[in-house]
Amino acid sequence: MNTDQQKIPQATAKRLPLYYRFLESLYATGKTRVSSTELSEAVKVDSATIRRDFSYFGALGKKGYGYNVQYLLSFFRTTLDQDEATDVVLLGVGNLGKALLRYNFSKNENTRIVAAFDINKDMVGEQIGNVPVYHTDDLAEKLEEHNVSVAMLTVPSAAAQTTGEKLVEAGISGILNFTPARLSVPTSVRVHHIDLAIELQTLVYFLKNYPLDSE
Ligand SMILES: NC(=O)c1ccc[n+]([C@@H]2O[C@H](COP(=O)([O-])OP(=O)(O)OC[C@H]3O[C@@H](n4cnc5c(N)ncnc54)[C@H](O)[C@@H]3O)[C@@H](O)[C@H]2O)c1
Repeated sequence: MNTDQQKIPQATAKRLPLYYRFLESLYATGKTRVSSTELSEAVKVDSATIRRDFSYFGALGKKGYGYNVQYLLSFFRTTLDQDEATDVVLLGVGNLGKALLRYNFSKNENTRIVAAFDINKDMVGEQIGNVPVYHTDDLAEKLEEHNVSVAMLTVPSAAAQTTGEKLVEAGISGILNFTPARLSVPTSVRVHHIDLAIELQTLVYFLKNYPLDSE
């Protein structure tokens, strides 16, 4: 992320990839402008929030015109460092790990998993979705080779903490944690937690308590 990013609130920054993905597909269809209402319907963020978010980027939509898609895309590319490919690694090549390796951000050319690690000797030496699987013993060496600072964690929850510590020791500064375990890491390391059960519960809660109008 570039330094301008620091002025953008975290909640806004979190929505950037969402906007980026939608605008990119819009651009691919040849659309040059988009209104906040259109965007709002597509990314499911209310249009007032979108307008406020975009004002941080210096993108002030014109009434009756909307936003210039190309301008927004080039802004997001720089802000999200989309012009610079981000290499990540994955630890734990089981059910979920394999699925992520096969997916490998196929719709996003700027993020890719370059190496995977497991302790299962049967997995080591395999290629899943073109990604080589190494033994975790080779973690530090391979991370240095690939110059990677972000890791995805898909090991069993019992192994999450020790694996997290190994990653920190090897110099990782960001962990996307898919395990239910809460990681205890130094404050200099950012951990984002993806908990599908919580996401699902939240959805059910919203459906119950904030039903959407059916027009
Ligand atoms: N499968 C899902 O749909 C799903 C969904 C959400 C979250 N999760 C979570 O993701 C994690 C993985 O789930 P899964 O279903 O893929 O499990 P899995 O048992 O299929 O795979 C775990 C893999 O991690 C490897 N492993 C074990 N200890 C390790 C270590 N110390 N270092 C490196 N690799 C190690 C195992 O050899 C195995 O290949 C779990 O914590 C689970 O709770 C799974």
